[in-house]
Amino acid sequence: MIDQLWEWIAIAVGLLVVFGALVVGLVRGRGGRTRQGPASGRTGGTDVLPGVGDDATPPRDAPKRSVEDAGSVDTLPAPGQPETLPEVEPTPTLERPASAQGRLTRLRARLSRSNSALGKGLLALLSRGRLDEAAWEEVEDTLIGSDLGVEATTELVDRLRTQVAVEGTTDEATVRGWLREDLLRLVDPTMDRAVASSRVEGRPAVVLVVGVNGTGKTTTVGKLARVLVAEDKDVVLGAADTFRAAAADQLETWGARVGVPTVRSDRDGADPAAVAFDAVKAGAEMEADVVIVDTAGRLHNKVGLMDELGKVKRVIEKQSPIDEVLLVLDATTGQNGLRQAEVFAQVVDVTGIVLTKLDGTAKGGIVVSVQRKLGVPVKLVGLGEGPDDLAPFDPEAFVDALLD
Ligand SMILES: Nc1nc2c(ncn2[C@@H]2O[C@H](COP(=O)(O)OP(=O)(O)OP(=O)(O)O)[C@@H](O)[C@H]2O)c(=O)[nH]1
Repeated sequence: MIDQLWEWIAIAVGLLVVFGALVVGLVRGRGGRTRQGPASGRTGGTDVLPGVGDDATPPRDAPKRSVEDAGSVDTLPAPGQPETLPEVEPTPTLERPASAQGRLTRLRARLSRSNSALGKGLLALLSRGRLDEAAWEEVEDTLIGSDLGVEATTELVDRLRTQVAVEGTTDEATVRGWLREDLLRLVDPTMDRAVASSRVEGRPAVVLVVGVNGTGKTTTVGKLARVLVAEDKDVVLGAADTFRAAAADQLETWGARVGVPTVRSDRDGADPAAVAFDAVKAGAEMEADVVIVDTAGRLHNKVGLMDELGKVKRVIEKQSPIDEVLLVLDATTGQNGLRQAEVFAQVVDVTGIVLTKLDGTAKGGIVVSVQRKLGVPVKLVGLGEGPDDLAPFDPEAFVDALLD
């Protein structure tokens, strides 16, 4: 009898051990290929969206697995690699980003500090009294020096010459008024500068951010997330810059500060198109307002990298239309920046320009030349390295800053 009891106890213990092992196995098996960064209380987190990327169907034209693909997001961990991913500590307190409203006005001093040479120089020249040929040439040189471009400069100077001749005055206030009006016409206040950030037909808006290395793409994506969080949008970030080792960490940190989740791969050199695909998929599942996808910097004259960008675009489009392609340009690069813009526009349909580092250059005229070259508006401007130093572009505040 006692023997039988012991037998039953042994069987019960055995069953418990087997059951326990099964449960542990199941939990471990949930480790995703693409991992989602710290989630916000706003958009819900991994609890709301368990195992983002687990069941992500790889895009149909995703590369077949090969040795080169060993780091791609749809590849299982190599033997010896930990299956589970390190836990990311949730950020205890979320930052409250500064309101996007009127940011350019608030940051105006930064813009005018570096660009005052343009406004002040022009006003000094035009109010000088007798305006001879040499004076007009100086006006032209000042404008061209600000990267306004020859065509826009000629237009502006022709108008001003006519106004001065007709009115016969060089009174400073009058001349300032003309200059303001003419510059504003060139900047074109009628262009639609809204960034796609609201759900479209029951899905999140998708924003792709592109540009050459070091222009400020990752920083811009982080700052843009803050602008949108300040507007109460639910944002998801996609770290498809898998080329630069620290880029995904950098982006995840930006997002975590304001409670925005980041979809990323843990392996450098993973397939950026697959990460972008997973990010858009996660955004849809989380019912986010907008998914912003950061991409690796690429030289515009490197054909292979530009092809890769075309692939990122095509793979995203298998899942969702892309509503916005923001091209990030460094305002200090002048004509070279314009050449980059042209090449990018051939590969992806650029819908808006972000001009960064306008705080460090007297070349504010680039706003006009890049808009003319591409026929798309400058939508955002970077005016410093601080987290809230990205402003929606406001033509009036911009021109006023130039003439400060
Ligand atoms: N002064 C100033 N610096 C900026 C601005 N925007 C970005 N930066 C700085 O530019 C540098 C490059 O920024 P990143 O965001 O890393 O550039 P990236 O384009 O993502 O770089 P890659 O990933 O290498 O292509 C950083 O030091 C930023 O702080 C701006 O508006 N003003």
